Amino acid sequence: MAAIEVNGVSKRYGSLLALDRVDLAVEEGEIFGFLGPNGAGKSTLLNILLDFAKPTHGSATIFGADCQRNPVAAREHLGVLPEGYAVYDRLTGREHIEYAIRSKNADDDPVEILRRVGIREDGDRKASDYSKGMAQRLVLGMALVGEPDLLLLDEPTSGLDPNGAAEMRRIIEEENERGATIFFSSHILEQVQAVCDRVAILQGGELVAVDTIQGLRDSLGGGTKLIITVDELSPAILDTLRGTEGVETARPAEDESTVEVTCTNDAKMDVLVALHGAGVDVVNFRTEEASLEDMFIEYTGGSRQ
Ligand SMILES: Nc1ncnc2c1ncn2[C@@H]1O[C@H](COP(=O)(O)OP(=O)(O)OP(=O)(O)O)[C@@H](O)[C@H]1O
Repeated sequence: MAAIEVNGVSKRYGSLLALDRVDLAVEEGEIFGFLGPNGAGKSTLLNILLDFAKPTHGSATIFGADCQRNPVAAREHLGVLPEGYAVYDRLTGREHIEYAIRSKNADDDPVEILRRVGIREDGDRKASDYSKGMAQRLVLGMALVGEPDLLLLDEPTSGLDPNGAAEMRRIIEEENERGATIFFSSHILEQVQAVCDRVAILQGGELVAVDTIQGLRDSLGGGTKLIITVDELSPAILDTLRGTEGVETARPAEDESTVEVTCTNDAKMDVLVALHGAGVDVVNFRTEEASLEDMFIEYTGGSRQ
């Protein structure tokens, strides 16, 4: 049975179509990344799965339970780190975890959960005194209680320091190893690339890609990235590159005279020939596999994350 099944879901807010006939199946045991530029509709879909919002058309299920008609059954499978989480000012971190254990009828050890999310030493402090990252770790700890079948995480690393982000990745992998399915939205594409089995890219409410990272690369004709340093980079050279067959994107790197070109595997030589034809001296060049970030830019037409 699919962990998440979304069937023809549209969501309209007045004249704005936030989701447009989205179909998506996340299989049990997957680590699935849900990506898209700001305003693409990611939180809207997560809110529908949590029954915080109703679809205008279509339906969604979690392990077969309809998210709108049977939200209690759908929620039984879930651990959630929502976007706008809040902590109770008067409770300590430990009391939050104990509350989650009671309400899920679970038997976890609260200290062990606090340890896993890296706030064991702060467990007896009031959550109102926590930093943003500590509060986020606490809410993640509450999501882990009761070994949920599916973790829904909205931007799980957004408030975390680099150590916290690495710990988050470890927790996602540990949870997946014990059998949990993980569905998370993120703008930190390096982490998504490192941990996800498959990703979906949403843009303007429509799904534009659903695949493994290698599958995305293959659909882009091999997805190669050329990093080329020239004697002098100008807008005209970028235009020449963008007009070369097989080139998908050409954008200046941080260093002023370097350009990063994503293209199909067999267009590499054509790129160098086009530069030569335009009278450009190539000082240096190397190739890399296109990263998820490169492909994201390509699929979303250069939209900001
Ligand atoms: N309650 C609402 N009422 C009206 N419009 C809304 C509401 N919630 C979301 N929207 C609109 O729906 C669109 C999708 O928003 P959503 O929050 O789902 O995007 P997102 O992909 O999660 O973006 P981000 O990456 O910035 O968090 C946006 O245009 C947003 O303004």
